[in-house]
Amino acid sequence: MADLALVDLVVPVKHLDRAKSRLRGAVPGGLDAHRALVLAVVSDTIGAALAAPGVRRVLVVCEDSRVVEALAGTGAECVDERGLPGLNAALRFGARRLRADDPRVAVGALQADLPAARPSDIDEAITEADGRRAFVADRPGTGTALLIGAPGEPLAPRFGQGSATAHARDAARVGDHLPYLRCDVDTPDDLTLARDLGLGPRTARVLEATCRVC
Ligand SMILES: Nc1nc2c(ncn2[C@@H]2O[C@H](COP(=O)(O)OP(=O)(O)OP(=O)(O)O)[C@@H](O)[C@H]2O)c(=O)[nH]1
Ligand SMILES: C=C(OP(=O)(O)O)C(=O)O
Repeated sequence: MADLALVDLVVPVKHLDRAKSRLRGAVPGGLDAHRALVLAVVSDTIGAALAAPGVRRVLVVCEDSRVVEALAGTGAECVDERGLPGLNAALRFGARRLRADDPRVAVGALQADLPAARPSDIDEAITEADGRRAFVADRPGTGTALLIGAPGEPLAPRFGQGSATAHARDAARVGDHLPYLRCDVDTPDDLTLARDLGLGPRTARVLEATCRVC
């Protein structure tokens, strides 16, 4: 029997030179400062996932060695996406790896841009899913912060514009009451909202150091 309270998560992270382009300018200092911000957001998101008792493994799919270096020793595993075409292909690749190790596992996908996410929110979403295929919508309700597959089933990710509607076709919507988990940061305004909720420590440090949105 699969443990309904345990999920292995895939976390996709784009190459830092291209990631979060809509967030550019949120901190002053050009591309170096932008990369530092994105890396902090990624690290806080993954830190929350690693600290959630309901998360057994965190597999990061990423082609950027700076991300791999930053996560060394945290407990997150990293795998190169090997030029796969886009987000859903990277997620399917990671999910297949996890299911190859344990075919009965529930595999989930957590976006890497959730710097206010808390371990307890991730656990609450897993508990509410209760072994069903389920998703947590992002703050606007159009995108997806977290997708959880049913135990033993393929992840079947449909991330991209309007992914909440796409996931709602065959997954239960859970976690509407979890604002920290739902707070993805696509734009500088999103980052201000996340800061008002309470950021993870690395993102908070980057903002304190630059203070553009303080
Ligand atoms: N590994 C991998 N991750 C991706 C890819 N595209 C997006 N992601 C990640 O998927 C998550 C959600 O993507 P978006 O919110 O659209 O982020 P983004 O593409 O970096 O942002 P924009 O450039 O502003 O569109 C983020 O964690 C991204 O890093 C991809 O091709 N490969
Ligand atoms: C890819 C997604 O993220 P965003 O909408 O933040 O680009 C998504 O929510 O499916």
